[in-house]
Amino acid sequence: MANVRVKICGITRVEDALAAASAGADAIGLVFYARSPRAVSAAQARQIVAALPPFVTSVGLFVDASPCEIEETLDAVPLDLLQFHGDESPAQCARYRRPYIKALRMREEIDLAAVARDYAGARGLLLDTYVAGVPGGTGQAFDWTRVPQDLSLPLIVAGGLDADNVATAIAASRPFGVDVSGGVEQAKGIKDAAEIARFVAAVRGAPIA
Ligand SMILES: O=C(O)c1ccccc1N[C@@H]1O[C@H](COP(=O)(O)O)[C@@H](O)[C@H]1O
Repeated sequence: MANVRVKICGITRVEDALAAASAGADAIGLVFYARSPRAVSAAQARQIVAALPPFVTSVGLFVDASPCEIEETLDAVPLDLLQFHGDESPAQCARYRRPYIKALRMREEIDLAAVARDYAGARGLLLDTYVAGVPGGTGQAFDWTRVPQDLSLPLIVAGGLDADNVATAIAASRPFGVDVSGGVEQAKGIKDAAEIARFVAAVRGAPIA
């Protein structure tokens, strides 16, 4: 199995993006959702993306944003990948003709095989914890043994990960990638470089079955 990919989400400062890149993260996430404490403006995001070294993917996260809002952001910020973290339909995700991943919240009754068929145009599915009324970034984990091993799309595990539990999460779920936000922060939207480094090291050192 290849290295588990790492995304550090909720970056609001250039220095945190550089800390993620130096630690060996594969991607950084920029939250374009005004209600998040990690929300960035297009100008802020543009500055962060411009500072990234090559081979670090910039991911723009949207939660049920309007097409107009998304188009405006895409015009202003050279994002590599879109992350739809709300109730966007497959058609809504596809309309921007950009590579995208679809985030799903792990409700008890979710049928991931059916969802993977519906979102066949996605580059992957991001699995996050279900907390009623909160779209994501909750800091809470779900039961990682629920992650299926037989889906055609790459799966990214998120929700409540940190340097101390990510190896266990990987061993239990064998994902394509992991995504973290709150677990590497000193305050909401302010990352901790040492925690980012510890997180990436824990992923890279995690035993993979
Ligand atoms: O980070 C946010 O504020 C956020 C807001 C709305 C939707 C998604 C959000 N973040 C995503 O949630 C996961 C899990 O976050 P955490 O590690 O539990 O804090 C994060 O990786 C983002 O992709």
